[in-house]
Amino acid sequence: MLGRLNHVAIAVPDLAAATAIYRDTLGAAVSQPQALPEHGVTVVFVELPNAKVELLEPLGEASPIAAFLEKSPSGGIHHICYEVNDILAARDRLKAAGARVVGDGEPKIGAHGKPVLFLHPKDFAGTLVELEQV
Ligand SMILES: CC[C@H](C(=O)O)C(=O)SCCNC(=O)CCNC(=O)[C@H](O)C(C)(C)COP(=O)(O)OP(=O)(O)OC[C@H]1O[C@@H](n2cnc3c(N)ncnc32)[C@H](O)[C@@H]1OP(=O)(O)O
Ligand SMILES: [Co+2]
Repeated sequence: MLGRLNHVAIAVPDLAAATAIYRDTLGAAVSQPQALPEHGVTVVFVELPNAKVELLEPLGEASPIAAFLEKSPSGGIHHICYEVNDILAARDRLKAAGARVVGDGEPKIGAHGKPVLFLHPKDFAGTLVELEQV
């Protein structure tokens, strides 16, 4: 069911500062910030040869990463995103196995313009998992 690793996401309190670390200290190629109000985050992608790092800063009053940053104020790894070919088939298979799909269970359009779903961290070894259809 799982395809390639698409991205590892890091929640940060200061997106500009985190972007500077990846761009200036680590010498990586970084995208422009992209505000995603429907997801409650602003994102910057760090481009690596084999995958991406997604830097996430809270956006708006009800950001889904706000509670995470309250517990880890200096930031930390927030989720991991795997590619799938058929997100509805993956969702139905996982739900049948007892896994919890976050929200209403319907895919949303993610930062790459493709359907995404999130799986509850308590069902995946303590790690929030994002699936992206490619
Ligand atoms: C889609 C755009 C973009 C893209 O890639 O295209 C993105 O990636 S947007 C990313 C931001 N969006 C989301 O994260 C949406 C999905 N997440 C959620 O809906 C919530 O964060 C959820 C349901 C995972 C947790 O929300 P909840 O309100 O239940 O949080 P609690 O603080 O009550 O936590 C409950 C329990 O889970 C643990 N937890 C929470 N978040 C994480 C995490 N990221 N990794 C590991 N564990 C996590 C938390 O510590 C609590 O555990 P407990 O033992 O009870 O203390
Ligand atoms: Co993501």
